Amino acid sequence: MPNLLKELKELLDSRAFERRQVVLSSGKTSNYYFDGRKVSLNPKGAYLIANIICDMIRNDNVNAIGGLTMGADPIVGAVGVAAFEQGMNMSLFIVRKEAKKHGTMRLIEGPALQAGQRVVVVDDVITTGGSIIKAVQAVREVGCEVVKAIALVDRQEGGAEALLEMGVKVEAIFTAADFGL
Ligand SMILES: O=P(O)(O)OC[C@H]1O[C@H](OP(=O)(O)OP(=O)(O)O)[C@H](O)[C@@H]1O
Ligand SMILES: O=C(O)c1cc(=O)[nH]c(=O)[nH]1
Repeated sequence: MPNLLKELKELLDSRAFERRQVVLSSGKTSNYYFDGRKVSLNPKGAYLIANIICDMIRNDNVNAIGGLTMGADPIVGAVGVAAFEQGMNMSLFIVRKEAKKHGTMRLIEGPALQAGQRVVVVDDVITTGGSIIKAVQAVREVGCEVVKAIALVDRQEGGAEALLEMGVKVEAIFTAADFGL
């Protein structure tokens, strides 16, 4: 395993996983929780995530990268900085859970996406895929093409299959099985 991946795996393993009973956003219960923010909001974690994702999208001709708030927020910001540093020209966006009810009334924040743009959707974790699906629907609504979705961890609970049914391939950096879950 390349060095960046190895370092990210160690960081996730030591900081992001909690072995306890939890209720997930789908309402299902689980005996573990992956708190991606513990690593995406850690400077070294953000650096590793950003550079790994840049490698994963380098040849995809991507115009924009973004995702549903708030799992995606720190990932999107970090990827934007790394992409800029590496001369990759792309726009960033964050999809709100609901359109803003005053001011701009926007659902998608950031420089306006254009119809025909090629976008990548990111999230920290995928369980049912519901969060990534919301982001995919929002960007498709404005005419963008979703090239793929990237998650730090795929819990392998049907999300990737649900996305594939919508024509979106999920590339997970790690799966739950990589952590013995
Ligand atoms: O594949 P899914 O079933 O959608 O589950 C994964 C989502 O759950 C978490 O977000 P959460 O819903 O807890 O919201 P938050 O990011 O605003 O905390 C996580 O950040 C993912 O976005
Ligand atoms: O399904 C979820 O809500 C979920 C699972 C998980 O491990 N981590 C997380 O942030 N959300």
